[in-house]
Amino acid sequence: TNVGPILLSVNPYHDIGNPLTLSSTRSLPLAPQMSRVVQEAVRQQAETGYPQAIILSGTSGSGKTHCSMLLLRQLFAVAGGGPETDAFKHLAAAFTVLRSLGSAKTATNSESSRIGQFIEVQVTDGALYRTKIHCYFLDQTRVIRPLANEKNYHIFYQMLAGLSHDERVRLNLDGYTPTNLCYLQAGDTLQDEKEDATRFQAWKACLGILGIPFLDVVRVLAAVLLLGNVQFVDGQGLEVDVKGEAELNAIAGLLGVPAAALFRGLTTRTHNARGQLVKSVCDANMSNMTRDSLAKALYCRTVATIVRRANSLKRLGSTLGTLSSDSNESVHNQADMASQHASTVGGNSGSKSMAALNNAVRHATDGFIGILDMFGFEEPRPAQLEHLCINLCAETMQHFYNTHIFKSSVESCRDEGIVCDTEVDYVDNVPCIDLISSLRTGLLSMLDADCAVRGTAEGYVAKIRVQHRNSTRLESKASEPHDPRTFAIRHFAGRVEYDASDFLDTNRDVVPDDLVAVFYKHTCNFGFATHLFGSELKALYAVDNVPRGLSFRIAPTSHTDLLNGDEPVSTLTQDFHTRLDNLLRTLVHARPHFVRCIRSNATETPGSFDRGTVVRQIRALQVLETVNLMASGFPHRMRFKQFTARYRMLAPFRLLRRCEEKALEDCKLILQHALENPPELDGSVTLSWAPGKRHVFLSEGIRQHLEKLRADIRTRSATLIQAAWRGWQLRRRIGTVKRNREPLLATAILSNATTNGARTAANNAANAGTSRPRPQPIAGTPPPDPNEKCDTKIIQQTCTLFGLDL
Ligand SMILES: Nc1ncnc2c1ncn2[C@@H]1O[C@H](COP(=O)(O)OP(=O)(O)OP(=O)(O)O)[C@@H](O)[C@H]1O
Repeated sequence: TNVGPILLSVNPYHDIGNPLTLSSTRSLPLAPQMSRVVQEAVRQQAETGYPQAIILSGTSGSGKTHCSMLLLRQLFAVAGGGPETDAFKHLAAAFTVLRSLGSAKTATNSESSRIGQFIEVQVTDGALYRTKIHCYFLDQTRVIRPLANEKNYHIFYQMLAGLSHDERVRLNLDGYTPTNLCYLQAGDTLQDEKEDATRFQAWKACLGILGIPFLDVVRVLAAVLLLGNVQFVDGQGLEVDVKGEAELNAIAGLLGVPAAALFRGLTTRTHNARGQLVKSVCDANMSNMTRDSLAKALYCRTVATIVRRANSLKRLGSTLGTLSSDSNESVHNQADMASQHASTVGGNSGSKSMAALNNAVRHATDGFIGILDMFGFEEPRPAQLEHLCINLCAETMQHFYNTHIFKSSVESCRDEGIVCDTEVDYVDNVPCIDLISSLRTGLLSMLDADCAVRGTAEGYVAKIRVQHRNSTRLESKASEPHDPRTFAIRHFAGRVEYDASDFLDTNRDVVPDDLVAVFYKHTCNFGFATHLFGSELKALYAVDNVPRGLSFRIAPTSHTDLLNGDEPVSTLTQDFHTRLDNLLRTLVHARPHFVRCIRSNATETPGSFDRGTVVRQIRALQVLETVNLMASGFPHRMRFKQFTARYRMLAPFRLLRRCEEKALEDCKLILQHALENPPELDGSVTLSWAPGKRHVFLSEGIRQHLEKLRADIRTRSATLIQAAWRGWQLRRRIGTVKRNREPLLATAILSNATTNGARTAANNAANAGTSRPRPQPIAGTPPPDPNEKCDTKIIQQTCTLFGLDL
């Protein structure tokens, strides 16, 4: 249902456990409200050229991914030529591949997406031009330690069920099951082997569609699984002993590196002591941690590589060809860079290339329609650092909504002296965002500070308690029984208790250069593995001393960040925060369309509507506050000029002043005419409006009424224009034919044309009432070449054929 322009979507769990992909949504019905969201975004983008963002929010399991897939499918139907196009098939394959790699069973959702996604669809002249997936991968700890009642990433179970016997032997996985692989056995080991095997075959086929070598990816995944079974224990001498030597050898074989080099990489560390390089042997604990960071690095770098490949595949006829392959970068940044470059080129000689560049920039930034499916609020037990980031993301999205819907409305009414009977009373979550992410004293900054001085979990929790003793969001009292490593935060959607035991290690997020160096092409004969550490290896081997005591991030770092060969200074949370900021920067330039998702029960039961669960979410999402605002507040405002430009057809043309100084009077006139026959309204919905200093303020009721009147008049006018044009055209044709003295033919044409004309006009009249004609499927088609010459002969022939004036 809708609350004004905001869509509320309740997940009925009818499709539970569906391996949701773009292709699997083909047969699913689409609610008309959903398709309206897409049509509205496409329409606004076409009319204004302004970027549009469809923002899905709600707790984990509320159906955000489900909705985003349906919306994307609809977007393809409206602007991309439907599901039979290559672009759709390509994107569907990318989603299938990423779904297996990026979703896992959690306590609340058996298909929870652990990768946040922003799908950026470039639309040019009403047609889909290019799609780009931006992924936000956070949940790295799951690769090595899923929580007890949760699971590791789906792909591991699917792989174990779906590999053929030969493949298992080649990958050294023969005899392994979720119960004897350490990285899987920590979580729930139950699996539906048949279903997993089927999904694996689909996944394999989709990798092929994307042109990604299957064997390369499964070699890395098998190595990750086997890494868990390699245990380092303190030995007799200086060196650590290894339990699971067979696995270590198998991993070395899979990754194409010598086993001895891999062992050294995992168990030794180079330090830089004031310019002197010193080697030391790690203890068992540190070696095990290095092993875990290798597993995480291999996994998240494989995901990043697949996303890059999926994004960088050249679309048919694309004029820009392949844009940056870095999934972190938006085409807008690239366009910015291009325009900056353009502005520095200068000079006359550059004008031609400037024009070409500007043209390219125009097509790259013509406007996008983005679908944002970020992480939903979660309250697992115990919650870890990744969950804190996930919940920060949920808080940020909630803040974005509050700002757009409530805050801007309240502030602009105040600024322009508008008195509104309805008090907009909403809960601002800025204190919670500040608590977590403020620059110096936020929990994340304090964590970075503790990481730098190698602090402890207890010390960190004690410090944040002191620093934020007056915070209403951080619970100062420790939980019972008292644990000095836990703390609780009151989020907008509920209280979450965090266990800080692993916060510092997770946040450091590093692999030592001793280990990265093992994958250099001289020692590694597996190109894909070398590629996974490509930027780091390039930076490392730019200088002679290798290894030299550097640390690299587990997550891939862009080449430019490593150009100077220094180790990156950021941490997991800093990196996430920066990316979240960049995303917000993109979003604030776009026109948002909100979809608020709600789960109908907490147990994933089909068709069960649990009042308590729903009410809790309705309160958290401030749905009632939104309803109040929409029913009787002023949620919309338009500049006078903008208002008259949009609704001027509602007042008699001759009465309008049509000049800037009299714009307010024109607005009043239009509204006066629009309210001559007011619609019947339910309950507390009002048709109120108020003139401000620069804007006219509108209630949702009157906005809908104005839009309806406008659509009616435009439809009527379009029909009239079409009818007049066709009549005129036919009269001309008859005149030409008569002059050519072919009375018989003329009669035939007349009768034919009259019936055809009438039929077409009737069809158009019927269509005009529903929607504009659908743009042709030209996904990937380049914009027309301005230098292309038209064929005058064909034009002459066409004119003669249709009796048109040349
Ligand atoms: N409208 C719907 N009709 C039928 N089933 C649905 C619908 N929406 C969601 N589901 C099912 O509910 C489950 C949870 O949905 P989904 O994974 O989309 O939630 P989510 O909000 O994206 O969760 P998370 O934030 O954890 O990724 C899935 O199994 C999905 O197939």
